[in-house]
Amino acid sequence: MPLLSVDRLSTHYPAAEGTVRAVDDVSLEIGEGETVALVGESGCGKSTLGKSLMRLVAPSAGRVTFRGRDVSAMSGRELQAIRRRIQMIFQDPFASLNPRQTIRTILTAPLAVHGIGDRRRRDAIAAAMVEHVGLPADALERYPHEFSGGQRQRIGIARALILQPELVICDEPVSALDLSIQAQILNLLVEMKTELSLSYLFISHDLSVVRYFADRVLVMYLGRIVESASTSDLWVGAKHPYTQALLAAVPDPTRRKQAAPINGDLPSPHNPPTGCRFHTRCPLATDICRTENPALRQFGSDHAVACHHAQ
Ligand SMILES: Nc1ncnc2c1ncn2[C@@H]1O[C@H](COP(=O)(O)OP(=O)(O)OP(=O)(O)O)[C@@H](O)[C@H]1O
Repeated sequence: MPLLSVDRLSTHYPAAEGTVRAVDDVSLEIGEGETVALVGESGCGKSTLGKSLMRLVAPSAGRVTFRGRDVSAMSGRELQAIRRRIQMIFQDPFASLNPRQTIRTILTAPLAVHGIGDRRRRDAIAAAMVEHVGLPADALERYPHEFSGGQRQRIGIARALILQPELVICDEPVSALDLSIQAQILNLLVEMKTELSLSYLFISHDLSVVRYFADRVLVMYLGRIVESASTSDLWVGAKHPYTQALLAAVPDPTRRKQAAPINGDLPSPHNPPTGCRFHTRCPLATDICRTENPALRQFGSDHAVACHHAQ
């Protein structure tokens, strides 16, 4: 049984200009211990999909199951319990850290909310976690503004992991950081995954970031998954022209064939193109692409592509 499975999930936002189809008919699975990357341009619906999985935003249709239990049907205590087992790490931890709380309060609050331990026990868990994520021991008495960007992300990671979740949704966790710090934070996430037996959904607009540690990559375009493959397959044999264009933007001297980078802007999700949503920017587009939405087709056991012209 997969750890998480998503069946035909849609999340639409009502807006004055018409409905935003941020996530539209998406299905996916995450296996136990797996790191699945979700990549695509800004605005394609990655964050909305991540938040929909733990019902931080309400899906409009479809089903999410966690260890076989239907998250979509949960409420009250059951939903609270799931939010302990699925945690999220955000791009900008500073925005989600209360500036008036010490790191001790920030880290012990989730334990208190879930009724874990007494005060002494919670303090001990927080102290151990601070050490685990590589923060100085005196961090507990300090405030978020006293830390650098990389350290703040360590605090965000500590807060997400303190409840011992099983699945962690990392939403662009390194995008706001300097390149040198990015590698440190990615290494920390990889270490934590092994030590705490985590599974990750890793959201990123940058394929080069996910290349070295994602097992599988899902490529999202305007609310839909257009390609799904193991990372190594995707790197050498991407079949969707959108994925090929994303890859072309990543400098890589080992790749022989360079596809042309993508042209134009992402169309509005209020009024997505008919047929294949990528057809307005696609070098291969023909009549069928303008009228018929391509279904995901399997190529081999673990590679699926939604393109009329994929071979
Ligand atoms: N609360 C909301 N109300 C209305 N529209 C929204 C809301 N949140 C997101 N959107 C819209 O839904 C679409 C998908 O946004 P989302 O943030 O999920 O994409 P993303 O791929 O994560 O992009 P980014 O990396 O920029 O966050 C965008 O067009 C966005 O403007």
